[in-house]
Amino acid sequence: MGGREQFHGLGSMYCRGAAAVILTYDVTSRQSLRELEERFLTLTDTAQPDCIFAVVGNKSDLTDDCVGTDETQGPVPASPAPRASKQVFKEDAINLYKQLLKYKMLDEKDFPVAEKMCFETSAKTGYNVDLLFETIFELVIAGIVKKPVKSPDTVELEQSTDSKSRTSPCCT
Ligand SMILES: Nc1nc2c(ncn2[C@@H]2O[C@H](COP(=O)(O)OP(=O)(O)OP(=O)(O)O)[C@@H](O)[C@H]2O)c(=O)[nH]1
Repeated sequence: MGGREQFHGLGSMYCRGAAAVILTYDVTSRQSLRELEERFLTLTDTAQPDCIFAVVGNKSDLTDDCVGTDETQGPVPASPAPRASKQVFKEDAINLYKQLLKYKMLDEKDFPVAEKMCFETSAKTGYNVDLLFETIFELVIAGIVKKPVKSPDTVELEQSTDSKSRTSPCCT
């Protein structure tokens, strides 16, 4: 989700009808996580009710502990970029994810566990980027497969009764 000042007004548009939302902060900036909490939770109001959420800490290549293994890509080399201290930890992201589900009044047990949906990535080195998108795609596709297919010929009886009652005052 875009964090820049000039895009603030467009926030709810990003999420309208979304099947998945990726909330991104910068692991070297506590403020970036705070902004997600303060401004972005409400923007998810326009997403689909069964929307999948991921909380992503980007720029992990800038921190001292970024050298590790990527589940899909193997060892990740250290970046030559200057080191920065890590200001946001995985537990902070997990708390934000839980807070988001609470805000949306969603039951944690109907959604993937927070640990699965919080990632640390580097757009620069590609660290965990594939894993993030593969995880989201799998969950979104599984959700689509689970949804009952509605035939276009189906007439919803409840809906037609409702629309009849709505039109009746003009037919007296
Ligand atoms: N080292 C590093 N730099 C990154 C990474 N992702 C983005 N950047 C750099 O961060 C700056 C901002 O990136 P943008 O893509 O404009 O993202 P933004 O949402 O505007 O991010 P911020 O300005 O950091 O709030 C650019 O200079 C990018 O090159 C990353 O994973 N690692």
